[in-house]
Amino acid sequence: MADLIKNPVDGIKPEIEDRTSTKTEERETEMAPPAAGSSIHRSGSRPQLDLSGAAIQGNFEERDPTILLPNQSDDISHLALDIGGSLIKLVYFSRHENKSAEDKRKRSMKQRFGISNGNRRSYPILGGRLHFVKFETAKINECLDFIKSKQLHCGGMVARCWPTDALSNENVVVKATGGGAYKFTDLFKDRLGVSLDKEDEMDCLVAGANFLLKAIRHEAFTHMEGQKEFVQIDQNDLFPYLLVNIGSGVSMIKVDGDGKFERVSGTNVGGGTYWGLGKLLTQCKSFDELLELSQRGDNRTIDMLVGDIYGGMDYSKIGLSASTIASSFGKTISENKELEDYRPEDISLSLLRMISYNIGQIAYLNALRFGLKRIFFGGFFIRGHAYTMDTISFAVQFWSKGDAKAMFLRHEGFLGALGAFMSYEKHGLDDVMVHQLVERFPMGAPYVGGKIHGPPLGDLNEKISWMEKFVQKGTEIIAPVPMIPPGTTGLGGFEVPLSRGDTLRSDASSLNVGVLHLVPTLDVFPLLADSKMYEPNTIDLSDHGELEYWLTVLSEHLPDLVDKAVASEGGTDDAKRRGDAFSRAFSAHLARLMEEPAAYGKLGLANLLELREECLREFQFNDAYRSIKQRENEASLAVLPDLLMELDSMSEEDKLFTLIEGVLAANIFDWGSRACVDLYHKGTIIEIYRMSRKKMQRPWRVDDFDMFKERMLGLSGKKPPPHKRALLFVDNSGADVVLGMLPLARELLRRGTEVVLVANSLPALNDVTAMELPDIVAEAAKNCDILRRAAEAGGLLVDAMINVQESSKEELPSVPLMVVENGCGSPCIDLRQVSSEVAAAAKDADLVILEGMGRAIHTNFNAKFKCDALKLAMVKNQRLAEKLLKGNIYDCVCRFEPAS
Ligand SMILES: Nc1ncnc2c1ncn2[C@@H]1O[C@H](COP(=O)(O)OP(=O)(O)O)[C@@H](O)[C@H]1O
Ligand SMILES: CC(C)(COP(=O)(O)O)[C@@H](O)C(=O)NCCC(=O)O
Ligand SMILES: [Mn+2]
Repeated sequence: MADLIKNPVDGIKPEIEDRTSTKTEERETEMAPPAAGSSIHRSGSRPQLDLSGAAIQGNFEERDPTILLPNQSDDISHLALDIGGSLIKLVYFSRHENKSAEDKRKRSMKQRFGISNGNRRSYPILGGRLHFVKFETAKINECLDFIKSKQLHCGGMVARCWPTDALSNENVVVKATGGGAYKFTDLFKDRLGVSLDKEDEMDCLVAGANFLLKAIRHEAFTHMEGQKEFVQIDQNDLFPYLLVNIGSGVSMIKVDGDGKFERVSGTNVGGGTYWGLGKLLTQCKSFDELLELSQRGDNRTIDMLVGDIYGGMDYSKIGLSASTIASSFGKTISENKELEDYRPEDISLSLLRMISYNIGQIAYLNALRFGLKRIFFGGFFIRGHAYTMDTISFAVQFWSKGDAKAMFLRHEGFLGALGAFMSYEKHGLDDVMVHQLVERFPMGAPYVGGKIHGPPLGDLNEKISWMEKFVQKGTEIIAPVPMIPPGTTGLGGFEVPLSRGDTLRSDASSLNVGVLHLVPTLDVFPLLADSKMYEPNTIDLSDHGELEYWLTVLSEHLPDLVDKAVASEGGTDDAKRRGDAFSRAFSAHLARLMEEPAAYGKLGLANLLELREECLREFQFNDAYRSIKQRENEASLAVLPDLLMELDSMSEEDKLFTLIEGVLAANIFDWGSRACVDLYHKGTIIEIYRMSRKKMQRPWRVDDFDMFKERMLGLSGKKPPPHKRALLFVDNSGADVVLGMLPLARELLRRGTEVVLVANSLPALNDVTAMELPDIVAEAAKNCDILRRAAEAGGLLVDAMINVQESSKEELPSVPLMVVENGCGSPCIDLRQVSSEVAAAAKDADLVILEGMGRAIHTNFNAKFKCDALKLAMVKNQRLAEKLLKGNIYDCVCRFEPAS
């Protein structure tokens, strides 16, 4: 017998869209709402979709198969507009690619746990996204062309099913708000044949703002002295607030609830004023050009300061410093100068400051009128511009003496358009929950924010050349304007922006919005002790040192990852090109974050690691570690029977200890850790596994084993009842799952505990996926009755999967072993967004085991559960070991926390 735990054996050697501005620009971000469904009835304004008899045409495995809707007779409109004085905002729907094929495992789990598609709804969800695009109102023809080219006026879904020319738009009604909905009614009818159904602008602004503030985590943020801080709004404590929408003009709305509001004030000095006056005074050709000028400006040459009046002195009696602006543009009256004698840069800054400050001040006065403490600012005047936000915040802070707070919205300018979209009777967004939205930052994010548009980047080739082109452009992009620490602001003064950064970031990328995918099947993990207080990330990346360290780790890991990714696709020239483009794209993300840490909103390490996986998928590297995983699985499965035999010869106590030690030791197989990857060159899988076991020494860095043992085996012979059901969040393929977690699962099963193996929905590094696990279990079950019977009971072994000798008919029924997917494709897990399968399986669970550094340390190290929880991981990073545990690399964590 090969003694795995103590003696070496040879194994297998491991091998290691904005369409505004002068050029046609398009800013597009996406948010995914559920599609309409079969039981939807016609609403007055919008034709509905009849899904009865819907069938996929052609191949089910195709990436974006055409759906035939035989009973659908009406055109559907998935488009809403907000046509303002300056800009047209457009929100439209597109169907999600349905990537996850339903396999046998999934169907059996759904049946077992009684999960239906889109658990909260009575109609099926096709999935989709909301796209956000804007155009200059003056260039409305471009907007009409865009709508036409995308067939948005006929309904995206229908356009895929019938030839375009067979469509008639006569009955199509599109929701529209803003003055242009009235002004351009005829134009839309003439050019597109659609009728605009007008919705009230204020209704729409409020509906959009309420939706964003309730449904999107970290939608709002403060911006003070160059520092951005995301604010978590408590959904139950949102109202009342003041909404200030700064478009061409400004509206101030007191919002008391959904649909409950009053427009309490406004000002005609708004975005149109800045742009209009600025254009006249500086000859600028675009809004961005004007804003860019301001970044190099010095308003002291234009504005009359207190010091100018008081001979350089403060007017301290009323709290004004010498640098306080006494009168915007006031200096120009006393000088014998013409417009040409002033720098356009200075004029732009002075104007921007004047208008922003004024709006901030009026907003505060209105907040004061109604006793409101929170003011949310939206509208495209803000344009994610640091100086604008700082000035508004300063005014609110200064005049309220810190009592009121100015907050900004990441989707600032789309409130109205989103509200118009929501005015369709069945828009599908009404009961969207925070946990169903997943924000992703695609490859275009470092340069243009959301999804890239312009010419459609349908195929990968175009993506790659886009990447090549923009890497060059990306190097020209500079940081947002940092502020000089304001020494005099306490007295009402305001400094000029530091003259760094002459170029504005592209409109979209400065707005910090990614692509919002709606995944209706996501749920909050029900066993979290307090989901509101739960924070998945252990390390705080708002600490700049931490962010820099982890960005560097990811950057250094990149060449090796690209090698593996390219190899996983056969090392062809095409794979190399994709690998190169992936590397550029991911490096661009890292550079962007290094330069502006809050660029993508509030990010934790888990998000960074997921970003990497998503970026790989964008370049069609669907499983970079595929062959490594396969090889390690095979090597480990070959020695599993020996390990099980060894374990079975032990006493209960020794066995439990050996099992836990085995999980920790086998967690060394982590292709995401630099140190570990270096190790793999030094021996075979089994040699490394053995070496890892041999080095294990108790006490582990965190060592609650005795407590766990007591719960499992009891004290002084009194045997406690077994857990009813255990959820085992598994980590890596190969030894980790085969020699670590499976034997532990087997022991739990043997003791009468149902076991649910929870694995990734999509590949991430060498993590095992839920699709792969049933085959691994089947293979392991060939030599193990306990596993086989449990897997059979759990519906895991389906016909062809297993080929065992006929077993005896009088076997006792077994508790089931099941596999569910966790709903994510990352090495970490955010337990606020797990699959409905795990959420359903958790209902009867009284033990949660989280395994691996990603799931038990980077995330969830501090998570508290309603049931018993065991966190098992080896720390494979020196700095993390030192900082978090005051220990060393390869130290282990065995944390047991009884139900709280
Ligand atoms: N690319 C742009 N072109 C024109 N104005 C812009 C642009 N980006 C930002 N703005 C600013 O945004 C304002 C319009 O904001 P928006 O919220 O769209 O209001 P409206 O509905 O009145 O058009 C403009 O007056 C201008 O100050
Ligand atoms: C990505 C990982 C969390 C995966 O670890 P696992 O969950 O597989 O134990 C880990 O490999 C990691 O943190 N890597 C980066 C650190 C480093 O290379 O040192
Ligand atoms: Mn892993």
